[in-house]
Amino acid sequence: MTSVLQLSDVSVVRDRTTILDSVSWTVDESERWVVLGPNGAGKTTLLQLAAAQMHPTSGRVTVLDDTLGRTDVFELRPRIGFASSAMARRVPRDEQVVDVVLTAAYSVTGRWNESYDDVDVRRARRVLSEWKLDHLAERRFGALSDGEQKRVQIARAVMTDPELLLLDEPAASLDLGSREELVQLLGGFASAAEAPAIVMVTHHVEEIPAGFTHALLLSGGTVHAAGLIDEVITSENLSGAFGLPLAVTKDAGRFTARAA
Ligand SMILES: Nc1ncnc2c1ncn2[C@@H]1O[C@H](COP(=O)(O)OP(=O)(O)OP(=O)(O)O)[C@@H](O)[C@H]1O
Repeated sequence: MTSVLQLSDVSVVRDRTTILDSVSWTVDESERWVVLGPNGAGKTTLLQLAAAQMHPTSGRVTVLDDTLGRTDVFELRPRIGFASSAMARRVPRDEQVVDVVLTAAYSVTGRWNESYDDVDVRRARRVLSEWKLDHLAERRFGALSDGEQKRVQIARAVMTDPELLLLDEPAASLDLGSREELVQLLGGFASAAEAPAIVMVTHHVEEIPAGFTHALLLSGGTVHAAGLIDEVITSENLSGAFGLPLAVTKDAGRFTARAA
């Protein structure tokens, strides 16, 4: 198996605060990981390292065989798909949906060139269709519902056929119907043999799509548990990480959790 992401004894310190503390973690190309943990556990910071958007204070981060600090991140970043609300905030509100996705191929937000390659336009339309957005292709991004905008963010992230896909809370703020629609689409995408390695940060076990294989539980900047999803997402581990008694159940490939 080939690893796409490797953290060795990684710490991140900002303003004398230790955000990640001696984290070691490996993601292989066939794996789909969910990262869970309480507010402030360091999940977003971890994803920023994986996205080559940040360097560690100490330790080694290797992304797609390139070690941060010894590689040109501007060459590395196009190989990584990253969907986050921070990214979505950079998209102009009046941008057409098809252009939000298309411009990923040119590593920009906001359409700037009137003559894009036909092959890119065709791919953008195909990706929109895969994420059930084809009927919205000509709409303005800012006029979409939260659920539609989240799907556009993911479509943009997969437009470049990345080798590593990073999703920061893709289902946050969605209503039940939109969440279930997104979780189903993500589950289908993650189950395809040709899908890239995926790392998804979420706050809720209910948002983990069926087909995800591994879980990393962070707490206070350290790894509380990591490994196969059924061995990590347990009542005991979640209770320990979140600091209160929790009961976890699994049904038809999906998890639920509640106070015990
Ligand atoms: N530049 C910084 N200086 C000091 N502390 C920081 C800085 N950036 C982040 N932090 C702190 O680091 C901790 C981890 O932040 P991070 O956003 O990675 O956590 P998270 O697990 O994603 O949290 P949440 O679930 O609330 O989104 C938080 O307590 C945050 O306040």
